[in-house]
Amino acid sequence: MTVVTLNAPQFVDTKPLLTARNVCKSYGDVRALRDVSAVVYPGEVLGIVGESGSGKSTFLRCLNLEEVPDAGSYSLDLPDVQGNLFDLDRYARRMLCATQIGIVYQNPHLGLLMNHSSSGNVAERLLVAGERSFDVLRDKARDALDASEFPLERMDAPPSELSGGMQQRVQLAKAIALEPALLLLDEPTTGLDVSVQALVLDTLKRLQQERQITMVIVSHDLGVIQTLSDRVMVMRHGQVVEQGLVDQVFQDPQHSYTQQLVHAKL
Ligand SMILES: Nc1ncnc2c1ncn2[C@@H]1O[C@H](COP(=O)(O)OP(=O)(O)OP(=O)(O)O)[C@@H](O)[C@H]1O
Repeated sequence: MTVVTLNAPQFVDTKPLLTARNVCKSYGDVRALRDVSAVVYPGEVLGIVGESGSGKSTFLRCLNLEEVPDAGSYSLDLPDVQGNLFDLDRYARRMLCATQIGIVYQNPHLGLLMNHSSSGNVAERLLVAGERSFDVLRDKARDALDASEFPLERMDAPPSELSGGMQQRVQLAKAIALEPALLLLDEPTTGLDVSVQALVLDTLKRLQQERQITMVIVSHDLGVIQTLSDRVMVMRHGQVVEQGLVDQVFQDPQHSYTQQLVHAKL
């Protein structure tokens, strides 16, 4: 199959932070990922779009080391991080995820303990990474919640008592608390009211610009991808069918499937 690649990445002078090669994953007869490859440069935002079932979330779960693929390699260009990350043992995966990879899920139940305080949810991430001082835990949790534009007067409330937008902000605070090298976002605004969605997107964009966080964002919403991403990868049936600079792909899609997606949105 021919993959349409419209443009070389903007960040060609730098080494990629993330390199994934030929990632394959099947669930029984379902081939969720077929030789999916991606590179993401430091400070870059890669968007992944595609219809339901195209493999977007499976790929993100592989990048978060919570899913073990059947084949493929994955590396992060970070000090003291070597080799194929898919080969790491459970402990090494857990430590790498705790310190270098943050994730925000569409479903807050996957990312949060819904009946623990919001600040406790953020602190838990810091605890896993070895922080033990209560004052430091609380201060860092507060800072991360503040950076995520969470209303601090609610920081002791459990996520179960918060709105959907606030829950996503708690997930975001937890994800960025340790200033990870890579932030993964799986449909972070899907299901929120349009006005709340816009506010959460504003926060993500501001954080990305201020901190130059390298991100991979999955969404079926082309508007979300266009707002946040530098480059986009279009997936269908577990394969990448087109990739390139986001404006170029959306303004001049080359693959018939991307054309359908773009025209469906217009
Ligand atoms: N744990 C699992 N067990 C069995 N099949 C799975 C599992 N996870 C994903 N799949 C299947 O793999 C394929 C890809 O699913 P995936 O969730 O990655 O797609 P997606 O593009 O993220 O879809 P959506 O936008 O609906 O979330 C689908 O056919 C799905 O049913």
